[in-house]
Amino acid sequence: MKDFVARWPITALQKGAMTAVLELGALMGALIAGVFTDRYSRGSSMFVACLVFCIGSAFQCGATRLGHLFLGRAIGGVGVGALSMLSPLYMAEISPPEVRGSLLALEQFSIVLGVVLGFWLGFFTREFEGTASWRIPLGFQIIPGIILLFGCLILPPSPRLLVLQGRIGNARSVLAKLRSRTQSDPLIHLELLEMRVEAVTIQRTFGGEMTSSVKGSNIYRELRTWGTLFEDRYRDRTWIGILMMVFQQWSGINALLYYGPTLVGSIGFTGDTTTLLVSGGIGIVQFFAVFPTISFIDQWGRKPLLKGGSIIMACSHSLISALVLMFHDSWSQNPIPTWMAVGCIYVFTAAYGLSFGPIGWVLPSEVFPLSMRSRGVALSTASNWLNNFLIGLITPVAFEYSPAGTFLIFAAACFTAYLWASWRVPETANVSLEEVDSMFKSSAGRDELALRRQIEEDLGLNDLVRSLGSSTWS
Ligand SMILES: O[C@H]1[C@H](O)[C@@H](O)[C@H](O)[C@@H](O)[C@H]1O
Repeated sequence: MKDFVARWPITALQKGAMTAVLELGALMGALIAGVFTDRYSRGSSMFVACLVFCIGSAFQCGATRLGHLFLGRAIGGVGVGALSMLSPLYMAEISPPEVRGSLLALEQFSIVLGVVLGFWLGFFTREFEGTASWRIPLGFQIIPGIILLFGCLILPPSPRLLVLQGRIGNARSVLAKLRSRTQSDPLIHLELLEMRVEAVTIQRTFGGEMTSSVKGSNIYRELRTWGTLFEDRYRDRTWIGILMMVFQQWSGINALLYYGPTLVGSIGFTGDTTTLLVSGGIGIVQFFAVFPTISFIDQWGRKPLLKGGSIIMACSHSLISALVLMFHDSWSQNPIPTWMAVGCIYVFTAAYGLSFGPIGWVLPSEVFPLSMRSRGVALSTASNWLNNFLIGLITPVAFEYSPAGTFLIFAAACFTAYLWASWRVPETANVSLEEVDSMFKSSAGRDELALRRQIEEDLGLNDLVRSLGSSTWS
């Protein structure tokens, strides 16, 4: 990328700002999508987000001034942020409970595939002559953007959103298609009734206030809706969404991805190619680690993965920190500790890639009830981007001050994540989104629970469950 450096000799501050505009744009994108997606469909929201992303990418690829790059990254960031909130939300709403974890973990698969492709494309084009060395990697991102743009046109709508909008007939036919069953199938009837119970509970509890966002609302009502996330009945889940992403980011994964070359440089590796290869390996390890999670998350459950992952991550960081303390000025004479440190980085990455990486995208989409799901997921995604931004800002400074201390901070964060996963996270594997809702019933929600039971009775859910039960046994 000699051309890039010669054309735009940017300062460290400008470099930081270039990273930050994307993350802050993404933060905005996630929150904006949280407001609009209930009002329109999930598919059209994704279509618009994709369009914004493609415009941003075109600005970056065709940049003739530094300003174009900044603008392109800010616009592209808004699209990325919106998509990173809309995709897991949509997938959670269309998936059957038995495979929901696997389907949601595909989000992580796509992210790390992008990380790996982006890294290696940049690596191989970096010696190209002229602007091709940076225009090719920047332009390449438009390809998946365009594929998704057209894909959005054929996405089936979310049956849960249709129910919330009162379009029961449409919801039934979409659900039947998604499950490859007929509309008269009793299982379709059952799933649809559960969704209707949820929607009617929302309407009776909030008197149309919540669902008004579907039809149009003013700023005051919008703010009240966001505020509801912090009321007694939803506070626990809101914190799960926010903290899930706090811990994902403070595990230190992006410190390794962004500053990998500096980090491995500090443990004795020299030469551009070596440091780049080691840090490129981090993406590859993350990529392969997601496969076991995709295959087994619904069998193993979310909690054991989070607990096991966080303990391994905490141990790896602690060991690196100790090695850095002991050998920081004698790496070259001590090849074994040097390789141990590299091994720890990879062990950390594998543990992260099995646990907090994918589950960060799974859990927040599962814990919120229909009325709060879009705002809840938006808030958790915004927490991801905000903490991502903070890590980018703090790591180089902390690292310059004390490399061992930096790893110790990440170790402490991972250990706290272990305690959190053990005591505060519910197991959501293999239960329907509506059942997850009832796991969170606090004393404040007791009246709501009674109301829900009444609605289940009124809509005939209990009769249907009884008749399905007796036909199974007879
Ligand atoms: O789950 C993803 C993934 O692990 C990425 O590699 C990381 O850059 C993101 O910040 C994170 O949210």
